[in-house]
Amino acid sequence: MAPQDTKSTSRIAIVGVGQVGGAVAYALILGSATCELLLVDVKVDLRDAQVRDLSDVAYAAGGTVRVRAATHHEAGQCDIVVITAGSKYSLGETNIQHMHRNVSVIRNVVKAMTPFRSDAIVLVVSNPVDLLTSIAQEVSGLPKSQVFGSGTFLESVRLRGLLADKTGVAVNSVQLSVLGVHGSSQVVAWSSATINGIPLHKVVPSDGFGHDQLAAECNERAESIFRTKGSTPFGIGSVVASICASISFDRGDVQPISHFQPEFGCCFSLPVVIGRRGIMKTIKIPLEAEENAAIARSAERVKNVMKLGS
Ligand SMILES: NC(=O)c1ccc[n+]([C@@H]2O[C@H](COP(=O)([O-])OP(=O)(O)OC[C@H]3O[C@@H](n4cnc5c(N)ncnc54)[C@H](O)[C@@H]3O)[C@@H](O)[C@H]2O)c1
Repeated sequence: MAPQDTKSTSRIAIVGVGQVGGAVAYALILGSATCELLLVDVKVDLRDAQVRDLSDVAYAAGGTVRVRAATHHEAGQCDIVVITAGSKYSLGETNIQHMHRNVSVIRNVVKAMTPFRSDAIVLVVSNPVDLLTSIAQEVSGLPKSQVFGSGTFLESVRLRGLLADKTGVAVNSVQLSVLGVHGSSQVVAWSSATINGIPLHKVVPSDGFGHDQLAAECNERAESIFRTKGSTPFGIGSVVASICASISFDRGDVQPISHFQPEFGCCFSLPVVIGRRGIMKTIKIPLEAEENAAIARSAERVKNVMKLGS
């Protein structure tokens, strides 16, 4: 599909300006992907401190981006709304308790922004990202193509980087995606991996490295960052800024993003074309039967959790 509009999007809101929201703002300012950046947080002192700190970034970058504090309602009137509001694990809290807390945060955040501008794009980053994206679609009342999640884009970028290092090629010559439900059940689409269009197994001898070993190394990287810093702000910040640029400049980039899958009734990541109107279309990539089955199993789990929560 040809890009519709090459005009830059002018207003982006970030809701939840903790570690991840702050890093998203930083990457957006340096990438000049917006003219005005609106910051929203229930912690007003934190929000205002982020406005001052990030305004300095904007001045240093040439002063083309204006950063200001805003309400949830104002955020809903922007071109793009990035949701990074959430809560970290509390000591002694179970996964289920933490998930319920974040489900309640996303419901409140999205409700407070309604009614949205009819062409607003909502990008969910908070975890569990696929479940929260499905809920944001429901609560926002916007078309499903305008509400999506960062999904497995960061994991795909990380794995492409590791593979590039192992094979000695540039990272942008590697085509490889992590698909399905973000987290422990995500699926690496090894069968469709290529180096500049040449199937991976033809470039790298099968005894070169193990797929499982590389995927495990990738997970361990993420966990070691999380163990030490409590978050992975720079990686996700860059990925979110890149999605915003794809939307703002109507680029038609193809990346694995969490979006609605009609066949399953919930959101998870498959490659899509991203443009000014959001998700333009899903790109069907040929996968092996076992890869498809693993994606279907993980989607079933998201659907069951959604049923419990409704
Ligand atoms: N999808 C990914 O790949 C990915 C990667 C990293 C982090 N994350 C997720 O991003 C989220 C944020 O992580 P963080 O490390 O920045 O946490 P953080 O605690 O540093 O920041 C979260 C912020 O959200 C704010 N907030 C809470 N409720 C709000 C509301 N109703 N309205 C506005 N703001 C609200 C909090 O006050 C806080 O400042 C988490 O859910 C985390 O799991 C996702």
